[in-house]
Amino acid sequence: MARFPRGSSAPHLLYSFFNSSKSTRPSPHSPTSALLLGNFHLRQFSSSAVRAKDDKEPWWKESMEHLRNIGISAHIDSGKTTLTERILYYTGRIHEIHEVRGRDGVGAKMDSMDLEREKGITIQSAATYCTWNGYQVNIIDTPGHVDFTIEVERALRVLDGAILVLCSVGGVQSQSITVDRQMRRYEVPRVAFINKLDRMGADPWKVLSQARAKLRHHSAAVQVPIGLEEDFQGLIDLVQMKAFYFRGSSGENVVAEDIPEDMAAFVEAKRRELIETVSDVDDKLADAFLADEPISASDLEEAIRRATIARKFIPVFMGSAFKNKGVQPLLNGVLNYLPCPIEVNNYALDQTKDEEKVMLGGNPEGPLVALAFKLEEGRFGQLTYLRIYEGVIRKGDFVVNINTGKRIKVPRLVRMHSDEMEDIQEAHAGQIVAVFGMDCASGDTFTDGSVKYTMTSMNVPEPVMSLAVQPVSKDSGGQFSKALNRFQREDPTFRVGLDPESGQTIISGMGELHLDIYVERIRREYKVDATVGKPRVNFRETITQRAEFDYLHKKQSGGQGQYGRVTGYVEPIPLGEGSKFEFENMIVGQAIPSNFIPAIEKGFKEAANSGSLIGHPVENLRIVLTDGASHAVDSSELAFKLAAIYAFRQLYTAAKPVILEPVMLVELKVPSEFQGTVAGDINKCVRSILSLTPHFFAFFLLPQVPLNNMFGYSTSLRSMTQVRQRFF
Ligand SMILES: Nc1nc2c(ncn2[C@@H]2O[C@H](COP(=O)(O)OP(=O)(O)OP(=O)(O)O)[C@@H](O)[C@H]2O)c(=O)[nH]1
Repeated sequence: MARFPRGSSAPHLLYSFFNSSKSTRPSPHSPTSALLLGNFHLRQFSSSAVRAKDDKEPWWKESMEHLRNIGISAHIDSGKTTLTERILYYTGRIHEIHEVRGRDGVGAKMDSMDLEREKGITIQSAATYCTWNGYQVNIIDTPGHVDFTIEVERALRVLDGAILVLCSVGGVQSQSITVDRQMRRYEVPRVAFINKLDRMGADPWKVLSQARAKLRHHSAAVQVPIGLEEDFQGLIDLVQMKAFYFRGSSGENVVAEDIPEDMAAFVEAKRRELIETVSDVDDKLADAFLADEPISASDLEEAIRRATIARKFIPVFMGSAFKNKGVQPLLNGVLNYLPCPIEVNNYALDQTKDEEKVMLGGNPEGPLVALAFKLEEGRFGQLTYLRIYEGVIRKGDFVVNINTGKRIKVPRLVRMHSDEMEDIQEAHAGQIVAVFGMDCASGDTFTDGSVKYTMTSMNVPEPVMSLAVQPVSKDSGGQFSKALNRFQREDPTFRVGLDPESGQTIISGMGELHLDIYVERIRREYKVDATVGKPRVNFRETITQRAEFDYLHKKQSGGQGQYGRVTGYVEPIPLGEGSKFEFENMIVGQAIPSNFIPAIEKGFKEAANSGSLIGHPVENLRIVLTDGASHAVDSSELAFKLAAIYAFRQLYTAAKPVILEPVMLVELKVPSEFQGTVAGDINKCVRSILSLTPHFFAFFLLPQVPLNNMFGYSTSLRSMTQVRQRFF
């Protein structure tokens, strides 16, 4: 589910408050040899050829070129974990394939948490690494549910490339849109993988055109499937112009054959489409194409690589992870088309030079710069995931947390393989590793102390839902607080607060599932049974127009009086422009002594914590202080703070406040016979229906529904459809 704006509804406008260059260096590789794996010709790039090109290239460049940091992201149930399981199997990281919700009850490697295995969903992103064809590939498998979207955010923040998995039946689904938006936000080059070609109704060409239309992808297929659904047999590679079949009990023998004759014309047309699409964004290929020159496999491959890394093109792969078809070519695609760490421009902010942007070149001989992007409480203390952008980190080294100024020793350094870890002595730029026992917060930057750089942090969406939670037994209060503290540290979208009226603990998060999972984890991992209140939507308030204020707070009731006058205006910050509260002091001269200004800002901030419409926080506003007055004796911080609070109350109505509420993009798949009932019912509580697509004996409905109307909806939908609906 994604969030979209909600339209107006007098008297208060209601809309969503959730707004929530890379280099195009030509491929360093020139294909110089072919490696036979099974019967499958993989392109192998000779490193000696790379070296021969330029003797002055640094020693570490080659190992960087043989490194890929990728994420696998998609809509719920598209097959991310199943795909990762195959990748780990073919690369020799695991020796047996276990299915998500498989009959053997073992579960996939990357879903290591008990709850994940029971529910068959990914809750936490998991990191692993493998080696393919001489390249090290670090992989992060992310959850599909919007409730765990922070896991996608932090993974994409630190990855160099991504696989966007799409279901060949479901096509571009609600969460595919969200994930794709996240990939854009972090400027992550990507390849698409249309999975589940074995399923009834699989239509990769429809999915491709949906991706072009709905995701505005400039994309083309680099493969053509041989057969579909039950008859799905293999894939034709449009670059190599070969047919590949996946033989053996787990598809491990990839056999290359000639293209079936009856598919030759179709394949030619699709290759031409691929060349034309890449030529649109790659001048070198366009020149050859327009001159009608023959285009070799390596020319085309290099052009695809350039265009993909420049984020101008998305190559589309296909297959069926579950039926073990198409995974090895996708892995080759990752090596061939996604960037290595030094092909991605990463920047840090130099804190000694007013946050000047500094480009990090990925040099392991440079000063250490590493970003802590994820925390986890492990058996041995806090486990911190780090992406190293420059320099080397060694076990036993002292590093400095630039955000806190603390100098910390690195007691233990590990590489993660889902929930297993391997101790290592050192890791260099480009790598993703984890450290134990280093106290920090998510988003902190570590250096060796010689530079004061910080990396920009990730986008953290605001929680949309809250509920009261209380331990059943008073004795378990300690464990309960421990659990809440831990989860809050690990997950920036999980917040804990107190209801000022009832004194109850309120937990807030990204949805019902998110909060349910934490309540369940409190029960399982901390043995605390908790009673849970009714979920509440986190509404917000905002203003819609500029308003002036001029408030004098004056009190003379014996003793020292209070005197403070504040003058200025407030204006809305457009939704989606990042900042939620801004305060600017534009006073010229000393109308208000500068030591009182922070108190004024504090007063406005405090007042904005609770809008007068429904008492929810007021966001997206800029307060500008232009003038004021003070008294030599009676002015104080308190007087100015109170003046700001009263000024806010005075201006609020004039600024035409409105209420904001979270709106979800919901995806429903309902059997056709219930179309009328369900569409009629949902119309009552939605703002709009984005699409209604028939699909065999069912139809897909994509309505935008205020979150507040969603509580209990799955139950009512279930009864309307006699338990035959799908609801994410
Ligand atoms: N028919 C078919 N089923 C598949 C394929 N890939 C995955 N599945 C099934 O789809 C379901 C979801 O697969 P997962 O791998 O858990 O999907 P996911 O995207 O990781 O799921 P979340 O992380 O929970 O969003 C499982 O039952 C898989 O067995 C495929 O290629 N074909």
